[in-house]
Amino acid sequence: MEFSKGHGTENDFVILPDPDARLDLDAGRIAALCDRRRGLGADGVLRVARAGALVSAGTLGELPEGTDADDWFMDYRNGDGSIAEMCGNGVRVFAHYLTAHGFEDRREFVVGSRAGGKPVTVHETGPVLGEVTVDMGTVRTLGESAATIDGRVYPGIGIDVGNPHLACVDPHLNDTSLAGLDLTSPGFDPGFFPHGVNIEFLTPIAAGTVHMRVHERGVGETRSCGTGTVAAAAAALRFDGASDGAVQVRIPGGSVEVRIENGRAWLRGPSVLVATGELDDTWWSAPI
Ligand SMILES: N[C@@H](CCC[C@H](N)C(=O)O)C(=O)O
Repeated sequence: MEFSKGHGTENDFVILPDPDARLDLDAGRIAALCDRRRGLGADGVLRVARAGALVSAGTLGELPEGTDADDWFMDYRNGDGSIAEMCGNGVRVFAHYLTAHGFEDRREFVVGSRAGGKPVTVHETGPVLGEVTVDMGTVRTLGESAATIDGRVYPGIGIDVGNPHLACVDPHLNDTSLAGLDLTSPGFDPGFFPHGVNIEFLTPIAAGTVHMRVHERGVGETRSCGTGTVAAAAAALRFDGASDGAVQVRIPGGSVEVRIENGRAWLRGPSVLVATGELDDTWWSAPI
């Protein structure tokens, strides 16, 4: 069974080409595959399937808004095996993979996700390096909430980018003090976020740039989160009393550009394809 491995600003994924949606992606198998000791190791899995095939297989109840049956669908799974609606770094890596591996000839097309169809523009697509812009769609503010670390409260804004985020802008943080935070298990209000939440901690905007770290639902701390960078940019603009603008978001794994206009966001950044190989069928049928 073929796999590829790639990352977007070091948010890493195992990519499983499965156009006809034949694979059984149960949570235990995904968790084993993403385990950095038992399996290949990754923050998540991107299954490459036609949207229509996923509906026929019963994985999707219906085609999400803005997605046609023939569109390629990013069937995203978190490293713990849970399903998430959207993955911004994942869409960039997915679009790069499609064009670099001959699944897609066009440079502008729609990638299906559970949060709807996401139009992409592939600026560069080499065997290793890619550069992709994703139209992330609507950024919805959910209201004020807070995260806690070691009893300290970080006020933040709930933001829906297809998946849920709590973006905490702290004027006392700089890139050095941010690096010192313990993001092993930040607290949040489960009443506000009943399905869990991705939590971003960030500096205010200075010279058009914010520094951010993230704890992802279903994964733990990652070196980048694309939807999280969009939530962070929206929260940082709001902190400055603005709603539109372009923000460079620096994360431990690199840097991406987020543009927000009239409540809609675009995410531009790199993708790296690292390897292609074969998974052992015996291991995949019963991971040990
Ligand atoms: N890393 C992703 C987000 C993946 C999903 C997230 N962990 C969730 O459960 O919502 C990104 O780049 O956006």
